Amino acid sequence: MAAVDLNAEALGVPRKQLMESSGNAVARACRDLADPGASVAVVAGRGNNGGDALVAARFLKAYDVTVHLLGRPETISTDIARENWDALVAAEADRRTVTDSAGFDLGDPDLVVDAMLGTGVTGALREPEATAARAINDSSATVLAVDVPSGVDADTGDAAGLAVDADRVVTFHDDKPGLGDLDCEVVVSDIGIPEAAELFTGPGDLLALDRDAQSHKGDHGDVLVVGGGPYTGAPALAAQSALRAGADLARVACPEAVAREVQGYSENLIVRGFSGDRLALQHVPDLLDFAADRDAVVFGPGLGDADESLAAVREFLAAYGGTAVVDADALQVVPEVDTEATLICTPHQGELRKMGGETDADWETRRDLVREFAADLGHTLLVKGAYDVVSDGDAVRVNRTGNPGMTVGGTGDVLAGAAGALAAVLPPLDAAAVAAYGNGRAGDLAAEAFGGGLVATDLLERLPAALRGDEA
Ligand SMILES: NC(=O)C1=CN([C@@H]2O[C@H](COP(=O)(O)OP(=O)(O)OC[C@H]3O[C@@H](n4cnc5c(N)ncnc54)[C@H](O)[C@@H]3O)[C@@H](O)[C@H]2O)[C@@H](O)CC1
Ligand SMILES: [K+]
Repeated sequence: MAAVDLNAEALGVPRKQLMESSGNAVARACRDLADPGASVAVVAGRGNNGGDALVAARFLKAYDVTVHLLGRPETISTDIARENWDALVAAEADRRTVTDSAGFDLGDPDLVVDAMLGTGVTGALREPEATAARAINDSSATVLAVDVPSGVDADTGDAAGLAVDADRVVTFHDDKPGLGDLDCEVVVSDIGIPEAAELFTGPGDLLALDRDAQSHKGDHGDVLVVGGGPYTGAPALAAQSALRAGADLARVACPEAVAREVQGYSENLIVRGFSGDRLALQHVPDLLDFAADRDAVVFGPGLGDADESLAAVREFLAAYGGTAVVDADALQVVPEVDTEATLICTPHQGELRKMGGETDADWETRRDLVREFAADLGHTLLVKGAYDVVSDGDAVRVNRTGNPGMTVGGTGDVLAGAAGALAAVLPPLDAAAVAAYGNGRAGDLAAEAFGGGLVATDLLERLPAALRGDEA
């Protein structure tokens, strides 16, 4: 929900506007449950759950409303909730602030709006929320809970002890998994979050990358790039991109004939050569051994399309059970391989057709075609284009970052490497979506500096800022 929220904000629908819609929906539910003139006690906590109800109070002119704020106004935890409290103060609305549990008096209302805690609840109810919850449960009033009954975990439906016993819940945007098992009526209200906030990648998707402060070396991915032969820059770009996208270690397995050259691109890479000047069947057993200890493998950059190299990719994938990003010439073997591996395939439209997939000039048609083809393949697809389409055969995401300057060579290798790093820490669909978003943003940042003259290494430098969400 936080991710969708940020994406909505980036689409021009800020959180405060959503709160106004939530409050409006709460007021509608109140009108449904009580006749005009009825007494309504709005019990508001200090977070946005409370904020929703503070808005609702403004919409309930025909009722006798008393607002109980649990805590001092200075402790309201968000600006938008505080602004809505200030609006009630300015309007001289009937209100009380409850600074300790002894000061809480619910009175004898016809309807209670429980807006103490929503999705922000952690642990058992503290004071004065616990006292207020007991008073609400003891009263004979009808109880309307905002988003989720206070004390209940919206994801699991469980409560760590005491929780409000609601008659009805008005929740927002989408059903919450934990509400299904509750013994009360649940109404889902649309609050105007654009569908695009879930379809298009946006800054909210970057929240998935937040790191645990306690993390150790290796927690963020040990990535192996298998490629090189006819080209040496491609595997080096992909591996460096994996590091820039947050991987802890990036290794390259490439033919001995080009290993020195690949190492020469960066001292940050761990390069291992195999005999000869291109990948072949004889290398597969060693590669499988080496790959087994890695979190993700990126297959393809600079590999070329020699028959023996493609045969090796086929044999590798047939025996491999881990996570792999498949790019460039290696893509063509995917449809014919029976593998246990989790694959993220990153074709451009031409490579997609070569794999047997269909494409279309209209992105909405393309979205549906990509979803169907991903379902057929049983793998995640990231089909590159002005609008990148990502699907695991079920969900679909579309990425709109990037610019025409990125048609330069090497940007695909950067994307594949980033996808490899992200696949080490995120589910495949999210990894592909965030990689596409970050790569495109890095390209947009590079275009600011270099326009149509940008090159792939410019993206490498800007990938960390892009994945941090820095403004272009
Ligand atoms: N897209 C969204 O996510 C939207 C969310 N909205 C509302 O925002 C709510 C989430 O808001 P917040 O994230 O501010 O969180 P909440 O308002 O649910 O709770 C946060 C507050 O509760 C306190 N708290 C946490 N656990 C407690 C406990 N056990 N005992 C006592 N106090 C406790 C925290 O210190 C904090 O002040 C949703 O439930 C919903 O009602 C709406 O405004 C509309 C849009
Ligand atoms: K609530």
